[in-house]
Amino acid sequence: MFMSEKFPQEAKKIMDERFGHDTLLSLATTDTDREVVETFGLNEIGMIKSIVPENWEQVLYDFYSLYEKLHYECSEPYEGIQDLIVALRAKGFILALITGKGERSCQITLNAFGMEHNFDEILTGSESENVKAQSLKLLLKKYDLLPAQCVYIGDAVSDVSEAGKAGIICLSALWGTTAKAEELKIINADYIFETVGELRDYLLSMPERISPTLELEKKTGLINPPPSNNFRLRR
Ligand SMILES: O=C(O)COP(=O)(O)O
Repeated sequence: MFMSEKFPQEAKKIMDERFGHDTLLSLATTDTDREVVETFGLNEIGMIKSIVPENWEQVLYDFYSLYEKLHYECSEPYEGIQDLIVALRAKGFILALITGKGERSCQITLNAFGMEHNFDEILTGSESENVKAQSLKLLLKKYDLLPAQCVYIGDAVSDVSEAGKAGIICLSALWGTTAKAEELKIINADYIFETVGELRDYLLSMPERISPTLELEKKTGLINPPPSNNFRLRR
């Protein structure tokens, strides 16, 4: 939702040099956008295991090194996202990053953009299944919140169903390069956002009742949310 990603051509070249013809052939038969998208929801360990089952440890090792090295050419935050995060924090929202990414790739990306301190919570993905609904439920419990006090923002069709399992509204971001806009417009018609600006207007005009920190303050008299370091949940 918050960054664009392209598979870097340079990475393909390095994989070829590193693995030789056989591995490249196996990648060539599976490395399509469709197949990669079908593995979304799993972290990079699960994705790589499903695409290159026989050689996944080596591929994972190289993936991390390439991901870090070539990060500058494959991702950047969408325009307006970092400003929006600052504005939401200023308004007192608790911000949680719930991603299908694994802990390590998530950290590489956040560090690359200087965003490692932007979130109160960071919950990463599992290699075997989509655990976003479980992550949302954990947060509801931890912060003693009702689903109606939260929103989830995602660009995938599965984000709508995962948020739904936790009883939480999913705001669908259509600007992502992999967003299936037509499908999202059908299954989540009331919560479609074509641009970061539209999402910003919606979030910043949300009534107080859906602003979790303000609710917490009212209930408990807390001025600040609980310190994030003690609460960081990781799988
Ligand atoms: O971009 C990814 O690698 C994972 O996508 P997500 O953060 O929406 O789960």
